[in-house]
Amino acid sequence: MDDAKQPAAEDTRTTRVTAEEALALHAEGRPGKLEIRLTKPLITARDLSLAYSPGVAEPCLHIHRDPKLAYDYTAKGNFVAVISNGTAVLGLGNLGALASKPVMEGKVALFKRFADVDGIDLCLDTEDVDAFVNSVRYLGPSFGGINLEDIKAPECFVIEQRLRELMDIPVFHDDQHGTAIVAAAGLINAIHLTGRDIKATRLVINGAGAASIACAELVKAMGMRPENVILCDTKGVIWRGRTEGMNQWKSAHATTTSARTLAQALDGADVFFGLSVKGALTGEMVRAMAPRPIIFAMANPDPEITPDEARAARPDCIIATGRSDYPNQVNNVLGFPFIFRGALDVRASTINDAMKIAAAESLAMLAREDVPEEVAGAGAGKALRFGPEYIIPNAFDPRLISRVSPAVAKAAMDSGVARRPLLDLQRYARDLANRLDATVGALEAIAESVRQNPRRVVFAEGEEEKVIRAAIAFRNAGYGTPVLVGREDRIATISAALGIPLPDGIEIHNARLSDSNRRYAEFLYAKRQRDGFLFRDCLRLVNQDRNVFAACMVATGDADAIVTGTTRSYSVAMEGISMAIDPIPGRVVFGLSIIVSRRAGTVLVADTAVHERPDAETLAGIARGSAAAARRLGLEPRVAFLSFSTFGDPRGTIPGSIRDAVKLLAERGADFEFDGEMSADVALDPGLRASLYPFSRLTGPANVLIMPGLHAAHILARSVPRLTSATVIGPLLTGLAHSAQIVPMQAGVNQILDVACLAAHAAATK
Ligand SMILES: NC(=O)C1=CN([C@@H]2O[C@H](COP(=O)(O)OP(=O)(O)OC[C@H]3O[C@@H](n4cnc5c(N)ncnc54)[C@H](OP(=O)(O)O)[C@@H]3O)[C@@H](O)[C@H]2O)C=CC1
Ligand SMILES: CC(=O)C(=O)O
Ligand SMILES: [Mg+2]
Repeated sequence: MDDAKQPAAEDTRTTRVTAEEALALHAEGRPGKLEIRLTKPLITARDLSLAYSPGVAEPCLHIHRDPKLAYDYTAKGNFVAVISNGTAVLGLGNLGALASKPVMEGKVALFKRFADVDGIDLCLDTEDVDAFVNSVRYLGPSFGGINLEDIKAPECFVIEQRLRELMDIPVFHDDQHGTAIVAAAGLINAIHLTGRDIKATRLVINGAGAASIACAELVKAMGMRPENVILCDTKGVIWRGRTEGMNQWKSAHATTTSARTLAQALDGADVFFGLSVKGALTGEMVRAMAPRPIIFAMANPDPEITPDEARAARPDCIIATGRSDYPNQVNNVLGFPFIFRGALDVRASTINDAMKIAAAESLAMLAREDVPEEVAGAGAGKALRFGPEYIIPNAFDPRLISRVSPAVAKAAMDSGVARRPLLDLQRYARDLANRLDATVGALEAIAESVRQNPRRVVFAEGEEEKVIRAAIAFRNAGYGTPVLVGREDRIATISAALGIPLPDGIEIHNARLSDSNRRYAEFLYAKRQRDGFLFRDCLRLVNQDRNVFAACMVATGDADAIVTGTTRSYSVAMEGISMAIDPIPGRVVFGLSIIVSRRAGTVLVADTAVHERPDAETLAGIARGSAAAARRLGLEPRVAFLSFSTFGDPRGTIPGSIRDAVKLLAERGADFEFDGEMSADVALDPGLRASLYPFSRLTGPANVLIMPGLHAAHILARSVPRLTSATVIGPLLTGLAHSAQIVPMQAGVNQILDVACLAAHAAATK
């Protein structure tokens, strides 16, 4: 948060929030951050009879006979309790149970947002260990796991240990193990980057509470020598023989050293872990550390030292904090959601060391991979690439769930604590990715069919950074051979600057120097000689216009599909493609957008690209093409012709052509459901249709929406992703004799990749 006392010196935070904004967010609308949603309908008396009495008796009796069935008939298997007594709320100290509730609601929100784990916060108003343990130990039947949070040391150690012994579900103190796992992941990478050997690395940890003791234990388990790890607390260094302010957990990590203060301990140290309070580390202390010092200032909400202060003292340092507004966020949010996801999915009886180490290693390795663009965006304009400013994945990295949770699940299976082992971990990883993003689910089946039937796809704008990245991703995803149109040296320079070498299996074609140019020009001349084009015009077009060159490749069978659009306007790209690729005879060429939402599933919208005011014939053609596309995507089409009016009310001129289109289809016959004209709510809500228009021919919610004109279609497709959480893919060009796609100029790497995959799929299913 902005703080009036912050130094006026350079401030490199990537985002800023004020105290007022934070309070307003929490107070806005329904206060707090959580609500409970139903997963079953409770609308009719029948619903009530099924979900409640008498129906509910059945699962009760079944569970009574076989307790395992609780996982099948209740929310237990995906439900975690976040429990605190508020004795160590972040680094704010003992604020009590009630004041800890915003943090606990926050942890529940993170569970849901990042790993689709449902949870509830339980804030226990007691500091008594026995009372706490007794309050929690009987809650097992309701939950798949217990996440303890912000309970101060040393009580937290006793509470966790006793609950682990008493309960048969995972009990995990996040501040201990979540923090240690994430810090260990960051440390693995920082040690790697600074060329250190963990066995010779000297670590000083400020704080000797929940988080610190767990970090000390984990780094020692990973190979750090006990004599090289010094802990400090409010009384200074925890040295062997000290008696003041000690407990058995601190004693276990006491070292033989002459250092008595944090400053003395840090003299020549390689690594600092701060798990104490704001401002505990000074620039002077940092200056005394070894070359290329590693500083993890993890106190929340304010770190032991800010990155700006640390860098001012030691420009060669690697600095991380617990906050999201600086690079390198070492925070347990990267751990607990994914660790519980993996543990719940194999019904682990506990979360053991093997699972923790697997989580730390998978986090560390993920940071070394190329960063997806939506995550790079979270870097606020800074390129995220493995290095001192990026040692740990970003919390918004969508790959976390499909990397960390399977690693944890596997470790649980290998170490014998999984009560329901998973047979196919790769499939599990794919399912997890779907779980967070409905688009992934909709595209996965298509992607799999492309992997089975790979294609050659030409990326016409092969010198563009995002196109190169998409082409590499295309290749790595196993979709086939990407063909980049561009100059080899230029593409090599760009990929080197990106730090991602071009893998084998990517082809580059320079349109100016290609051996095929004459053949393409002859093809084009044969096609266009009666449209005013001389041979030399065709040769020049092939040489100079990458879209024409790429389209000729596809039209002559040298490639299967073309993807373009990032450097030229839609109409210019379309013009280039149309030089070489014709519509399928008798078919309408139009743009199809795919809306993917969790709530409504997949809905196709057309025409979002070509016809400004389609007449009845064109609308009928668009409907036919869209229905065919829906089937290729695995949907049984229910086509609605949309308008502002429904079945003649109110009347107007536009509904006339729509009604005519419906009539044309009815007269000529169609092998799919269609109806209209109707308004969007009537199309998407079968209940509304049943009550007001029982004669309608659609048997379910419409999944293909034929728009009355380009203006309405365009507005819908552009506003949906900005107003809702749904994703819009496309517009995809439909109706051409060869697969060709134009992405919007602002398309990112993932969008280009998705469209390339769809283009390959269209080529394979033509
Ligand atoms: N980034 C992350 O993911 C996480 C960060 N944290 C942060 O770590 C900190 C500690 O949390 P946690 O371990 O749960 O709390 P605990 O209450 O269990 O431990 C706090 C420890 O900090 C020590 N301490 C307090 N002030 C100082 C000081 N000025 N100098 C040295 N040591 C000091 C205390 O010393 P003594 O024993 O003498 O009282 C105690 O050992 C908090 O700031 C918290 O936000 C915690 C979990 C996760
Ligand atoms: C992040 C966290 O759990 C803490 O600071 O306590
Ligand atoms: Mg905490």
